[in-house]
Amino acid sequence: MSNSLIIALDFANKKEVDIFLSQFEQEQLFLKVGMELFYKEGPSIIAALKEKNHQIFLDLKLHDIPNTVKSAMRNMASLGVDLVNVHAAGGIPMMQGALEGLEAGTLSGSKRPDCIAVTQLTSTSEEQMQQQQLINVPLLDSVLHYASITKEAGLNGVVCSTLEAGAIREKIGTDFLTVTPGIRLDSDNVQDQVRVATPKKAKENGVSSIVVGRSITRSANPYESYLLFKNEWEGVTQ
Ligand SMILES: O=C(O)c1cc(=O)[nH]c(=O)n1[C@@H]1O[C@H](COP(=O)(O)O)[C@@H](O)[C@H]1O
Repeated sequence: MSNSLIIALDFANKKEVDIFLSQFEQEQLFLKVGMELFYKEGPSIIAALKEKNHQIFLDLKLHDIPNTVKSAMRNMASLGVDLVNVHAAGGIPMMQGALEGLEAGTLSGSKRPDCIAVTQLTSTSEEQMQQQQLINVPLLDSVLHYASITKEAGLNGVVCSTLEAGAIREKIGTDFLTVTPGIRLDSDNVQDQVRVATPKKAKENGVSSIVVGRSITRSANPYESYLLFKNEWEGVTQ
């Protein structure tokens, strides 16, 4: 799942998703379904998107005891999604439980969904991390540490910001996924994100895939905005 531009479908319901996707015609997309949409529509939204041959990142950021995460992941794998995630702060046994659940739930003949772990949310600043999580090291060290335990647990990669992706590739290796939200064009409003970067910067830093939400979904012309991001990510100048 490298080199993808993943669109975050942070919409209230399926009706809004249908209106949004109607602008994309036949294009096959990599779509992220997060808590807002999944908690409203449930598994049927996944089935509807899969029917249109889109790839799906089911972003529920699990963080619970190992047994609960394992059982939840078994059910998530049975939906046939391509990518899921957990919080690395849940620890190695929890992440191993996630993988066991995914393996148990993957339909025969299908590929197990890739599993990645959130290191530090892209809305977190170094100051906030130190004061509110009492992690008294630079933010990069915390992200690198979470990436190391994620690798040790056997997961496919991490969610981080573009700013840490290069250091992760250097430390963990190039076959370890770095998926980066907090992507904005220079002219965009950063909103609640803190560690942001452009698609061009993400490409330069060796990011595997970028996640873009509101800059596309809330744009006056979503398809045009999608092309702007896609072209910058793919290195095409207009
Ligand atoms: O796991 C995620 O997808 C995620 C992790 C993270 O650290 N930061 C982050 O923004 N996200 C998600 O990425 C998307 C970013 O959306 P925008 O800020 O609108 O581009 C949202 O759906 C977030 O839930």
